Amino acid sequence: MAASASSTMLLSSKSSRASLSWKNQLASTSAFRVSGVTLPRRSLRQCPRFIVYSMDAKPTVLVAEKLGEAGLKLLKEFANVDCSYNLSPEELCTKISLCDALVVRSGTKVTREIFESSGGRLKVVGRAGVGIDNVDLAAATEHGCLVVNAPTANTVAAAEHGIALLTAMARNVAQADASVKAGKWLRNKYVGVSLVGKTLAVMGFGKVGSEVARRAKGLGMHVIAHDPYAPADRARAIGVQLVSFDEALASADFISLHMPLTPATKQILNDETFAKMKKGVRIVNVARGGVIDEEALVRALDAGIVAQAALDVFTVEPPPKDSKLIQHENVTATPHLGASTTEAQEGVAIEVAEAVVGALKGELSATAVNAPMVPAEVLLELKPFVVLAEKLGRLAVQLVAGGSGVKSVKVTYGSARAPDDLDTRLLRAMITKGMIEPISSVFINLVNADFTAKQRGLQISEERLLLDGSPESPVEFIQVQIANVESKFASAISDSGEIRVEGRVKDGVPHLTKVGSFEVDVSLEGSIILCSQVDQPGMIGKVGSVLGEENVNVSFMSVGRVAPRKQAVMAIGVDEQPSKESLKRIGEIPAIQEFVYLGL
Ligand SMILES: NC(=O)c1ccc[n+]([C@@H]2O[C@H](COP(=O)([O-])OP(=O)(O)OC[C@H]3O[C@@H](n4cnc5c(N)ncnc54)[C@H](O)[C@@H]3O)[C@@H](O)[C@H]2O)c1
Ligand SMILES: O=C(O)[C@H](O)COP(=O)(O)O
Repeated sequence: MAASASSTMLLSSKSSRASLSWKNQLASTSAFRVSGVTLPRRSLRQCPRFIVYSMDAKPTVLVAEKLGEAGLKLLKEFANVDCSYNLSPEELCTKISLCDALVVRSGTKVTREIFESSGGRLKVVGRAGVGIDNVDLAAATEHGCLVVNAPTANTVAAAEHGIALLTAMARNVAQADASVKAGKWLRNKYVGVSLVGKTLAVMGFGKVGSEVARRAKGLGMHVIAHDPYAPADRARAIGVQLVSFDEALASADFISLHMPLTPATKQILNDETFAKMKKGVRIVNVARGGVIDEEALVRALDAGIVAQAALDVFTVEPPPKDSKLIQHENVTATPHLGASTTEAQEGVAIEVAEAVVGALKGELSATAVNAPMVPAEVLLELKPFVVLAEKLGRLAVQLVAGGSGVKSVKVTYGSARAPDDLDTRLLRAMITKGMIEPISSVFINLVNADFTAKQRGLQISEERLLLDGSPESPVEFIQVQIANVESKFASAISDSGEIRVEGRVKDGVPHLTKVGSFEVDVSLEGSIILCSQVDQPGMIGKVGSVLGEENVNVSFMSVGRVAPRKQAVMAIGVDEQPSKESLKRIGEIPAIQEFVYLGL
């Protein structure tokens, strides 16, 4: 089994890469990079089909918004980088079919049309920042495209900007500055309010929210927070009390917004919720414009419910020039500058570039937004089982008689590991891949496996069988059962009526160890012929000689039987695909009751 020292897989090589087919690379190159590790050519046939770039053919990354130099440098070391800013949606759709990755900030809408236009080539979208509300995540997932972001590098910058807006608003800095520049000297007009002793409600106690809270405490404010998902002890640790949404609204002198824009937070500040606030409340928003109903905010400002607002983000960016909100004298506005410090932009660029390059190499990203993260060490251990899982899925689906739709699949993992010590998402994804890819044109990876299964009405249930013994190996066996279908090989139907195949990893190599109720043992390499017959002498020789006549190499043979001279299943591993004529001749051997040829 080809092993990688780093985390891996994710990207299927079945995608069409306009300039580079992975099979062509195989033919013309002697070494490859898979998951960041250089492998000799022969290793590849043992690798699951992940994205593979030959070392002399680079992927292409489109950088659609300005990115820090350090990030660009990292990208250029691995890929051809096309920096094209201010593309229209149409231009972006045209370019994207030639790109393996796209890097954006918040100014580019990565829509469903973009994924559709990519023709399957786009494998990674890198968001150089936190908010991914400008990326159609559902469409990305459906197209098997990984989305990664840079969730940490601009946290401090955003928090500092929040504090800058808070203090500037309280002391009318922006308005006073404009009036001085207009030749006025209005000392009485711009009397501010003090922060010390005032209550600040931080809405969204995540990375930015908690940094804002920490800084506001330093300014002598009483800080409370509302976040349905934040652990109370994290808040307590910095002296912040978590409260309900209504309590936060009712008791705050200042409200600072730090939640993501989601269907649940969209316009969470609206006429109804403004009415619950203290009269004269002041609001800061460095999160997303869409969390405020901006027309309702204008009404609340006019009514004096909200005394002032300081806004870095808007529902539409840039907002219309004649926006009543922007023009309001009690509003301070900045053009989405939260992340815009030199330091944050360099950090974000490096963070996203590393994630994009890692993803292009086939590594799982720690900042994946739409895929589970599998730690490198877990992945290394699971690798042979990943191959086994895909092959069992592939075998099981080929045993289904044409016309019987596969709907219900049960996977059983026999393991001596404690139940919470085995992450099966990767294995499930590979079984799905094995089952769906042979019968469709869809390519499956960890990003879209569950989605695709659901879309096709395929229900995959999983069961853990806790085995005695040493938990050295993560999995002892994997069993795949397909219920409520006919089989083209009746002996593959188990006593309980499902198609059943079971396999194990032996010396790093996946083996088929059970078909229906018959124990067999055949290495899952090349292809397999299954025959059923009444156990009798000479059967192996008869089938072997038909194959031998055609120079088809037999790699393994194994017979599983109920009892000597009773019903048996013979599993034959072959390196080459036998001709139809040979298969017909095998079927005509008098003792053979049924047989099936299964490609792997
Ligand atoms: N203005 C800027 O330039 C700028 C810069 C960085 C981040 N941001 C934005 O700030 C926001 C926060 O970023 P972050 O890095 O702190 O993200 P984060 O994921 O670390 O924190 C968000 C928090 O919001 C909480 N949350 C979710 N739904 C909520 C709800 N209904 N009510 C209250 N809390 C809820 C989450 O539990 C989480 O703790 C995001 O919208 C991000 O896009 C803006
Ligand atoms: O979500 C974020 O990271 C911020 O809003 C920053 O967005 P930007 O990258 O467009 O500045």
